[in-house]
Amino acid sequence: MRTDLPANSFKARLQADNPLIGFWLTTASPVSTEIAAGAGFDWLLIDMEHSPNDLPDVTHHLRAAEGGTAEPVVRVPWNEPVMVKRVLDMGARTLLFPYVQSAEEARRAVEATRYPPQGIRGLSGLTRANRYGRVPDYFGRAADEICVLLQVETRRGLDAIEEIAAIPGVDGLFIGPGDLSADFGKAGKWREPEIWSAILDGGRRIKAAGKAAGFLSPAEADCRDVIAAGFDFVAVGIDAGILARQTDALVKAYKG
Ligand SMILES: O=C(O)C(=O)C[C@H](O)[C@@H](O)CO
Repeated sequence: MRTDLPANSFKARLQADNPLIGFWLTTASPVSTEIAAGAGFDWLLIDMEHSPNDLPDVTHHLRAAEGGTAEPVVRVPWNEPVMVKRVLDMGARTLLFPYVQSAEEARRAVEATRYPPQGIRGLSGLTRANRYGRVPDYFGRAADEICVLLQVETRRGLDAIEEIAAIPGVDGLFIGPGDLSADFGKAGKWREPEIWSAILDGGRRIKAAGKAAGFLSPAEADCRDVIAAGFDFVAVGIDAGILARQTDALVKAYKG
């Protein structure tokens, strides 16, 4: 019988010297998750915001990632406490919240992950998270292993980095380049000088505020640049993108 509550080594290593290298999963396939889990990544992003994953799917992904090297990071569809509670009950410990723009929104995200009196997470003693009641004192220990990551992906969010980072319980801020570029009126063009310098400046300010800075890009040059700038957790590829580009290339190779 398993009664342990494994330490969240991703959270423990978030601000270590070496960046944590991640992989973004959007194909909603537990097979892809299982394959990526064996590759050696530090974290895997399981996406509920833009991918066809609902709660049962997330449970399959979490099971598929077990035994691998990577912490599953679940991006919830929105900063909304009911889904957060349900995802945590299924055993996710590291959550990424999209579109956070203010300290108040950051506070609400953290509160959704904490039991009263620190927060509003509803209590069930029989969930996958507490091994169906087998983890001693789960309610007292859960917060130690829960990691809260917030996406800042608008100019308003970037302006509020210091206030957002100051909220207790926030572990890291992730800059979403796609939405940020859209907010600048240049969707998808985050290497434009004005946007790219806002991203690098955002990372510097996140770290100066004592929190971990995260990023995602399918482009190696982007990832290498943010790693050189000191970002702490960087997703360096997306399963759907790899499948699409590689199948395009195969067809081109054989059919011209
Ligand atoms: O704004 C971004 O960039 C992100 O939030 C990441 C995207 O949502 C991701 O799905 C890659 O397209």
